[in-house]
Amino acid sequence: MSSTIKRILFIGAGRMAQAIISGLKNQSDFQISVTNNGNDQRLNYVRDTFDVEVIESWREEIETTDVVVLAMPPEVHDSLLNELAKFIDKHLIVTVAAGIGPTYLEESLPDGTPVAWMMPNTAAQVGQSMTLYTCGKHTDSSHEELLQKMLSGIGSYEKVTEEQIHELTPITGSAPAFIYKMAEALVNNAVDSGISEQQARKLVSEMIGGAASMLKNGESPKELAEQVASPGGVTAAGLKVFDENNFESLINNAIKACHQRAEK
Ligand SMILES: NC(=O)C1=CN([C@@H]2O[C@H](COP(=O)(O)OP(=O)(O)OC[C@H]3O[C@@H](n4cnc5c(N)ncnc54)[C@H](OP(=O)(O)O)[C@@H]3O)[C@@H](O)[C@H]2O)C=CC1
Ligand SMILES: O=C(O)[C@@H]1CCC=N1
Repeated sequence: MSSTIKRILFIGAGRMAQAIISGLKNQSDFQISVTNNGNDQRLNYVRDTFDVEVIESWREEIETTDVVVLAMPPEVHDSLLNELAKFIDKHLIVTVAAGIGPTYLEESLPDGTPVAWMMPNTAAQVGQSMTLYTCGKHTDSSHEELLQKMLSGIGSYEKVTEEQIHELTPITGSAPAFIYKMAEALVNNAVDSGISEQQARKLVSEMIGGAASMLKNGESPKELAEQVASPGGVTAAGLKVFDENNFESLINNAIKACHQRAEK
């Protein structure tokens, strides 16, 4: 991979594509084009919001593209890859889809095609995705550097194995939704106390941000929870309800359900 400005073609223009494009759009290293499955309204929204080029079909730009990012549902990869395979010539093919690792991509694309799998989350939109990635058999250091440059534009990243991305997709990809569910319940409770929705969201988001900073500081979640729960105090009473209702097994079951869905 030689020239400095790389052309990235997104196939898929939905929530994840938009979150990534939003994180990348200020980077002058990339020229972004986007296509989708025919939803013109969505494509126009993407063009107007992110100031990127949109095209009706990926075929229009495949020859001049360096990187193809597949940001579409796992189920449609098979047919798209079959079609894409006919046009592949040194492109780096990256998918963000749950359950679609390099092994799957390599089986569907011409031998020697460089492929990678990234598992971001929607915080890419604000440059704070925790993204996992792994590379296929035919990537070299220039592919990986390019991938890392993209990933640093949307937050932090960690290289793990293909098997680990399968295992960890619920933790970094899906669990933001678990946190938002908890936030929703806390906001609703806060509003019930008479403050405005806006105040409630500020309280909850600052509280979650503070808790995240404490976690980043190095102490374990267990230690941090113990610091909050004064002996015999109000938090301990709340945590007892968590224990009585098997909070940890609820989370384990949710993660298991994510895995079962990804395997389908
Ligand atoms: N949402 C998230 O938090 C995360 C999602 N992912 C992965 O990202 C991928 C997309 O998810 P998400 O953005 O949430 O989904 P969305 O439903 O928001 O977007 C899906 C996009 O894929 C397009 N699409 C569907 N079929 C085709 C096709 N045959 N050819 C071209 N484009 C197609 C749709 O086109 P159209 O606009 O025309 O409808 C749409 O733009 C999934 O594989 C998911 O596993 C990974 C990590 C996190
Ligand atoms: O819900 C999904 O399928 C995607 C994958 C991880 C997060 N969102």
